[in-house]
Amino acid sequence: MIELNDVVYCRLGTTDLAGAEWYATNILGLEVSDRRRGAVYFKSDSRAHTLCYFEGDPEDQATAFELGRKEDLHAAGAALEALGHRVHYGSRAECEQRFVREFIRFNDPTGNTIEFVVRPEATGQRYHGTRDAGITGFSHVGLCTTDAERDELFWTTVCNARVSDRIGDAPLMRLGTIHHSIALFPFHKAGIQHINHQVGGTDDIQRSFNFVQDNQVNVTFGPGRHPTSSAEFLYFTGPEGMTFEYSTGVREIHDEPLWRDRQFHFAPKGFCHWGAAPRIAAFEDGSI
Ligand SMILES: CC(C)c1ccc(C(=O)O)c(O)c1O
Ligand SMILES: [Fe+2]
Repeated sequence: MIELNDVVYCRLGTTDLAGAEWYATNILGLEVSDRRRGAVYFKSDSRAHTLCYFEGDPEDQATAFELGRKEDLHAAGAALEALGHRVHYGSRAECEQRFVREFIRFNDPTGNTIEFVVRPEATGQRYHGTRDAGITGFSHVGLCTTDAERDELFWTTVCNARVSDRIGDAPLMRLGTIHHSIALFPFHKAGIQHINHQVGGTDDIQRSFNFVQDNQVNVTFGPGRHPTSSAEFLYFTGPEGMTFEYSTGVREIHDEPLWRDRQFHFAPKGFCHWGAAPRIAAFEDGSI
């Protein structure tokens, strides 16, 4: 069993690095932590970075998860290879690009690029956003899945993810006590479906709802409240069509052995307690 501690960063290719930086700082509210050849790194909490935009193909996206020790990483690589995954072992330069000691890269069963890393760099410095979005940290990622049952099996049997709830067949899976670090979202191809940052409270959600609209940013869902995690949320569109989510008040699961995953409708009422209707591509293009 591959023991994942947490989701640690996303890497997104972009054809407009300057535009992506402008958006990440002025709209999303992240802080630039570093700039290196063809890449800009962003902080959202005390970690060295939780998002990287790099010059490249917007379809080139990766999500990283932290493992405990390098021995665990090597065992994970061997286990994935034994299951037929092609595993790339990161070079020193690639590790430096990611602020990690070691990492491996492979594709999950849908084809999402996944990195398993050890010792991602932390900083002693708190996060200080360019605008006051109220961000408290990077929290979870939505990954597209072409077969939710198959991919749930991968994350819960090859890795240590546990299903907190399901919307239709799509599981919300936790790695620690936070309700979910990985949300699978049915779609016809691989990709990051959304990137979530937690914010401090309702005021931040409502303030950002007005702020993003005033700045001609497309709101795709919300404000609303997820029946699953109980979090209040707002989804909006970023560079190259990426969906970003702010949420606040996400449920924590501390009664681990007692928690039973619950089943919700794959319909607007399963996604929002308040009746907001999603305007998210995956709902609209008939792919689900
Ligand atoms: C995958 C979607 C839209 C989703 C559903 C539920 C929650 C939650 O319970 O917090 C999310 O964060 C989601 O992104
Ligand atoms: Fe989410």
